[in-house]
Amino acid sequence: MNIRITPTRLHGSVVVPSSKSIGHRELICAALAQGESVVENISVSQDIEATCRLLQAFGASIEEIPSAYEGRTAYRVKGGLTKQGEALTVDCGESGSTLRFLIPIGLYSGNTVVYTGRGQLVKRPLEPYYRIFDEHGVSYKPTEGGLPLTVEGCLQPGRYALAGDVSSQFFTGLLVMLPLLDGDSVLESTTPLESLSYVTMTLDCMARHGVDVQWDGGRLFHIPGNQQYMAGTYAVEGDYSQAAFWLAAGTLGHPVECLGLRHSSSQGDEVIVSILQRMGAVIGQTDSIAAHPSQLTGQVIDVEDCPDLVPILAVAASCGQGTTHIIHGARVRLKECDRLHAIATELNKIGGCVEEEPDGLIICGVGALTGGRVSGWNDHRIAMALAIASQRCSGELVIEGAECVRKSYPDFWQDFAKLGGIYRVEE
Ligand SMILES: O=C(O)C1=C[C@@H](OP(=O)(O)O)[C@@H](O)[C@H](O)C1
Ligand SMILES: C=C(OP(=O)(O)O)C(=O)O
Repeated sequence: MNIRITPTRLHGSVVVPSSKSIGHRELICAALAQGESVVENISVSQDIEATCRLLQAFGASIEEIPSAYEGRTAYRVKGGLTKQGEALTVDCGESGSTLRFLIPIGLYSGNTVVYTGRGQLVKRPLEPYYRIFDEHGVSYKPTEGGLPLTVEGCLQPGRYALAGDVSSQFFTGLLVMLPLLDGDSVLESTTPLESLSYVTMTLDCMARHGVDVQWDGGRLFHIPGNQQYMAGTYAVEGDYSQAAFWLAAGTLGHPVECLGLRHSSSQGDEVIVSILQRMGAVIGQTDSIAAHPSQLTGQVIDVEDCPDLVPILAVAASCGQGTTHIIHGARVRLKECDRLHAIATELNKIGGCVEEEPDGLIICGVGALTGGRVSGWNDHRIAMALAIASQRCSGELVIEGAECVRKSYPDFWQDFAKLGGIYRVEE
C-alpha cells in the first residue's frame, strides 16, 4: 500500500499508543507467574500479537477481556508453561523482541522449538545466543545462519557471558528466565552494555512481579535462583518512541500535544523531550507533553541508549538549521532494515543532505524538502518518520509500503489524519 500525502502542518492532540516494550515485558512476566494477571491498556500491534502467540504456544492462557481504556485491549493471563508432546513451531513475525526474549523461555519450558519469522528478522543477529548455547550444551540449528531456527535443550544455573553491543534483547531474555532456575546465576556483558535503558526497564518490570536481580549498574548481574513471578494487574503507560514522531511534528508545524505518557518513565526514549529541547524546541510538560513550532538547530546526539529515535531525529535535524551529528548508532543498522542507510537514502531523495558514517549520520539542516516518492523499507519507524517529514515538503510525498506501520502502530495513519494530515491510499 502506498500513501500519497498532501503536505500540511499537523496540529492537535493525540493519545499515543501504549509502550510496546513494556507491553512485551508485562505479558511475559504475567505468563511466567503462577495465577491470574491482567495486563491493561495494551495497544495491539503485530509485534505484541507475536509475543502473545509464543506465550500461548508455551502453555500460558491469554484471553482478551474488555479494557477500561478506549480503543485498547486488556489481556487476562493465566501463567504456567508446560512441556508439549512434540516440537513446537512458533511464528515471531518480524519482532526481534519476541524472538530474543522468548528463546530462553522456550528452553525453560522444556520444549524443542522451531522459531520462524519474516522480513529482516530472518537475518537479524542471534550469535550471542549461539555462543552461549555452545558453552552450555544447548543444541541449535539455524537455516543459513538465521530463521527457521530449532533450539533444544535446557539451561542450568551458572555463569553467562555475552557481548553487550549487538542487542540488549539478549540480556532481557536471559534476565527474565534465569531467576526461575534452581540455583544462582551471573550474567556478564563482555563489552559496555548498549541500549542499557531497555535492561533497566526489564529489571523494573521483574521487580513489579517480585523478582530480584542484584546489579550495581556495571557489567555484572547477580541473579538469585528459585524465584517466582507474582501475578498482578498493570496498565501499560504511553510509548515515548511513538510520541517522538508527534513531538517532532509539533516543532515543525503547529502545536501537537501527546496524551497518555508518564513522566520519569523507565523508557529510555523519554529522552526525546530533552533532545528536542536541546535542539531549540519549545515543549510544555503538564499532564500531557506538547511541542510547539520552533527553529531547531544542529546538535551532537548520542543514540547509544535510544536507537529507535534515529529516523525521526534525522527528519527533525533535516528540517532545522546547522549540522547534527548522530553518534554511537552502529546497532541501528541491525533493525527492521539498516536504518542509518534507509533514512539517509530517503531524505536525500527529497532534498535532504544526510551523510552516512559507519556508526552514525551527519545531517545538514536544509529547512525545507521537495517531496516525491520514497520507500518505507518495510520498516515502521522509517515510514512514520517520512510521514512527519512531509510537513516540510513543497510537493506531494508518496510513501511506498506504508502498511509496515502495523508492526508497532497500526492506527498511525488514522492518528495522522486526526491531526489534520491529508493523504490518499493507493493500492
Ligand atoms: O528491549 C526492547 O524492548 C528493545 C530494545 C532495543 O533493541 P536493541 O537492544 O537491539 O538496541 C530497541 O531498539 C527495540 O525496539 C526494543
Ligand atoms: C527494532 C524494533 O523492534 P524489535 O527489535 O522488537 O523488532 C523497533 O520497534 O523499532
